[in-house]
Amino acid sequence: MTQRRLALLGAGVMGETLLAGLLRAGWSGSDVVVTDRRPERCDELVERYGVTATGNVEAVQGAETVVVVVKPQDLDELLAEIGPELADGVLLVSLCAGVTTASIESRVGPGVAVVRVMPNTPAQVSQGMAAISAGAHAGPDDLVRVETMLAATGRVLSVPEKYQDAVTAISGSGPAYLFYVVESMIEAGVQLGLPRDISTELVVQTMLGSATLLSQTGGHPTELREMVTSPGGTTAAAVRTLEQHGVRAAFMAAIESARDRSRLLSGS
Ligand SMILES: NC(=O)C1=CN([C@@H]2O[C@H](COP(=O)(O)OP(=O)(O)OC[C@H]3O[C@@H](n4cnc5c(N)ncnc54)[C@H](OP(=O)(O)O)[C@@H]3O)[C@@H](O)[C@H]2O)C=CC1
Ligand SMILES: O=C(O)[C@@H]1CCC=N1
Repeated sequence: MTQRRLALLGAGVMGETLLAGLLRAGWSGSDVVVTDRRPERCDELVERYGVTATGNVEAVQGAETVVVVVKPQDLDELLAEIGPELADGVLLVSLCAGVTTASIESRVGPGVAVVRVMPNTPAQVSQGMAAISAGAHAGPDDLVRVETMLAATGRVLSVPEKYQDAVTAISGSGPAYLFYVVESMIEAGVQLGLPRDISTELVVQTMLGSATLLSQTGGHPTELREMVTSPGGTTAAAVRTLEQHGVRAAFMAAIESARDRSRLLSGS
């Protein structure tokens, strides 16, 4: 039996994101075995990253760490397949939204340490935000292992598991909200007569610059917004219109919906 450091089960968007991050951080392709339901997807990753691809059962045999990155709805079937094969001492890391460590622990042996992670897609450019929580049988060493692994993809924060549904709604889904804002602003620029490429460049750089300003100065967003808002000026007119359309309330309601959906996924 081959001794492998890491088995990555489910190589879609997040699976590939993690894989690429690990390789950027110096992991060797020979340390990772990947699986996916579609053989052509496996072939793609073998060619792109020089990893090995196998079936799920073969992948977990001898792995020190097993990472599951399938949709929450596919996790039951996957755990039924690999659960009996997981040896005591294995670290099982789940990136699945909404699925609690207790629910995973009920389907694997007590010697398996489970850590729950909520990553996000900016991990593709090493700017990810991942929150991690230990299950009942995972200790500080397990958290450190997961933290070290994920450091390849950006920032990592350890949080009590009770926060994970809110984390999922904020940073897990968050990139989609910000891309939605970007899309809306680009369309608005086009509506005002700007060529699409110019509108896109203006919006993307404004997003990047604003995020960098927030992060580098540590300034409060309200203070940074007030710096832009001249009395009687253009920004004040725009913000008043956003308030009139209930955009702040819409964000709160949207993020509550995401949190509620995350709670429901544990039972799906
Ligand atoms: N995308 C994101 O931004 C984020 C995703 N997540 C979580 O990551 C997980 C994966 O999401 P994402 O990467 O977007 O989803 P994808 O659908 O892109 O990837 C999941 C992959 O797993 C494969 N798969 C399904 N069942 C099995 C199985 N039994 N054995 C092996 N492979 C299997 C799927 O194959 P097939 O295509 O045939 O279904 C697919 O290629 C989810 O649980 C999600 O909640 C967390 C944070 C952010
Ligand atoms: O939409 C989802 O369910 C996943 C989890 C967080 C981001 N994408």
